[in-house]
Amino acid sequence: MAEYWTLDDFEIGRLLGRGKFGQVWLARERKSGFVVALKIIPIKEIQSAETVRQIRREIEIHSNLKHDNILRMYGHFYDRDSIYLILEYAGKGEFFRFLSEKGGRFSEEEAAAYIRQVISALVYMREHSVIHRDIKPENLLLGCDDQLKIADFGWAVHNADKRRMTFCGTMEYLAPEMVNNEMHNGSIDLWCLGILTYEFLIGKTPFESKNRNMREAYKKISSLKYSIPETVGSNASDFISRLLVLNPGDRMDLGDALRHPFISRPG
Ligand SMILES: CS(=O)(=O)NCc1cccc(-c2cn3c(Cl)cnc3c(Nc3ccc(N4CCOCC4)cc3)n2)c1
Repeated sequence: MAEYWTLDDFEIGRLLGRGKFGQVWLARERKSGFVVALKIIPIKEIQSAETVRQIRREIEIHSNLKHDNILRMYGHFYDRDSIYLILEYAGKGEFFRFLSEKGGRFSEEEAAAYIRQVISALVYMREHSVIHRDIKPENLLLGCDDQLKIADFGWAVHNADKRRMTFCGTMEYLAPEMVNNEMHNGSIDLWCLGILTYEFLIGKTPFESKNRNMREAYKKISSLKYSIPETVGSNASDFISRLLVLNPGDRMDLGDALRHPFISRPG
């Protein structure tokens, strides 16, 4: 591996898409022919020091994670115009597009298979004391062999101790401890796992609010006001209800989630 990469080391292909910062391009490393996704973040797009800190933290955390269900970050470099993140190319693109092509929800078998992959990634992240805090379909990609890949560690932090952070994550995925701006820890990803499972099975989030009204969403989350349709199997609804628990300490932990009948005996 070259010590320092430059843009000349890569042949740039088609635009894959644009993120909240910059664009993602298909690229090939010239010497090895290795295909990657190159996320190019123009420096001029980075206004605040907070954004710089967030990108620095994303690089520091994401570069050290090596797991099949976590999109690899092979390296990064920058020049006077942009920051470049050298990422694993996910052959089937954005997960939420795949979800919408399926009519917005999966069968219980399929949902369980994908949630099992998310749990496997979360177990690995917990072993590296990393919390993602923004697990949602928009931050998932799909590999060419249908492997789910958690991407976008822009909101990830080290679960050093209890954390108090400003608003982060996505409204419908916000955990109660975040809504009440309390301290939070790794259990926040358990809450998001519950929301994700609900969305995979039902095709919408449990605390959806009309016209994205924050106050309404906060009220629903804090009072745990949601319902699971009768059409959802008992194992699946039991799984969700053990994760969507107000008190972080009372949520089903990852070990129990892997052993839960919904995951271990899908359908
Ligand atoms: C927040 S964000 O930046 O992540 N969202 C913007 C966005 C929007 C769209 C794509 C992609 C994207 C990102 N990728 C990364 Cl990172 C690695 N591989 C891909 C990656 N791979 C990819 C693979 C295949 C396809 N095709 C498949 C054939 O049909 C057309 C789309 C698209 C993207 N795509 C990203």
